[in-house]
Amino acid sequence: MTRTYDDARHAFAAWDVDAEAAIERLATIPISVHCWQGDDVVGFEGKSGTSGGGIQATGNHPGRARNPTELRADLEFAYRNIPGKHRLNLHAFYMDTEETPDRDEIEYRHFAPWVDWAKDQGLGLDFNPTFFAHQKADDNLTLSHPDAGIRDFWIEHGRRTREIADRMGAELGSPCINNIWVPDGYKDIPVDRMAARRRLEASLDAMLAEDRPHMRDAVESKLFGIGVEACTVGSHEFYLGYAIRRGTLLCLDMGHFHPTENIADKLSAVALSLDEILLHVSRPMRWDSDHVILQNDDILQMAQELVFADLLEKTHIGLDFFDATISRTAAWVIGVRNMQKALLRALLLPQARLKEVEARLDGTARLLLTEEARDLPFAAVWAEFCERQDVAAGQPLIAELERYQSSVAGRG
Ligand SMILES: C[C@H](O)[C@H](O)[C@@H](O)C(=O)CO
Ligand SMILES: [Mn+2]
Repeated sequence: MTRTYDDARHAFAAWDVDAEAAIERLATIPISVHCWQGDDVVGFEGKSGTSGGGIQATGNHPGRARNPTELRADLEFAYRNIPGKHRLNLHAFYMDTEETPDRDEIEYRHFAPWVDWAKDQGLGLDFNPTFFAHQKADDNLTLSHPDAGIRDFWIEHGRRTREIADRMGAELGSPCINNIWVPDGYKDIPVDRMAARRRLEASLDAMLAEDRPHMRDAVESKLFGIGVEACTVGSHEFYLGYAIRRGTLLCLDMGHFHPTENIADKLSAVALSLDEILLHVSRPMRWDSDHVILQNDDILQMAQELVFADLLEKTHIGLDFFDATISRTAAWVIGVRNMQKALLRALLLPQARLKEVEARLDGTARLLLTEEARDLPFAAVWAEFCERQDVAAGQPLIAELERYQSSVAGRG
């Protein structure tokens, strides 16, 4: 224990905050790291339709991972620089195989190398069906498509991802979250929203029919996307209702709401009706731009809600951003560490005192405590956490990130 940390520990203790307990708790919180930051959401199928589902990575920074081997090397580097034990969130179009199965033909064996690697690295795995970048998604309609043949194709894809996710969960001894996001929507104002939503509901029901004990289903809503400005079939209200009716997780992506909505505020509201929640922590700038997350107010408030509302046990924290204008490995490391820093800041707040003054409606004390607590020596506690987890911080971290980026910059 360094002298600086010891001083910090005492400074927090004077506020009735146990810095040791905060460090210990943080070490138990896994973050699901999204594979798609590593290759700009391109995937490894070697074929695709024109549809990006309205999601787009912009930029051409050198070093994009072009195959599973490069992506795993980049991830290993990133995990070495992120304190704690975490998870990998894999999309179905990141298969690792010489075969070329279509989306409705994928099987566990096409992903087995990822599971072997995850075992080796001590990581949990999460999974996602991929309902975009395919010619059968070029109408921006998949599970709600009016053509039953196209719906059946995507139902089969989703059904197979659940089977694969279940096997992943069983192999790794940790339930695999299989998150469903479909791009379905309309560019201009539709006249039969109800029919589209009924089709989406029926397709989801068909897809989720089998009992899969080692995985959990999550459904992710969205306000709008590029190309589907007028109506998104899987809106927030649609999926909130669906998740409650069918007992799935609800995925809240911070980029999928109106920019003035406070996503942190939604957590306690939906938690009253749901057993579990999935978060896609992101940073929308004017739209769902998926910038790398900062320690900004949105993220700090989200972390504070998770801690203060006692939601950490029922919330799975996943990240969802992709920036192709900067080092992709640095993006992962910075983003995950910022999520962890936000959680640590929340764990280091004088929670009991804050709740007590709010209960007696003392807004002045609440503001005063909140603002004064910002000046407590957080950095020393974070540095101690990194030291105990044997990962670099500060200047050595910056040097490591730069060194690795230089080593991958020559990729074609
Ligand atoms: C690649 C992801 O599945 C995707 O980002 C989805 O989660 C989303 O947020 C789409 O806007
Ligand atoms: Mn998302």
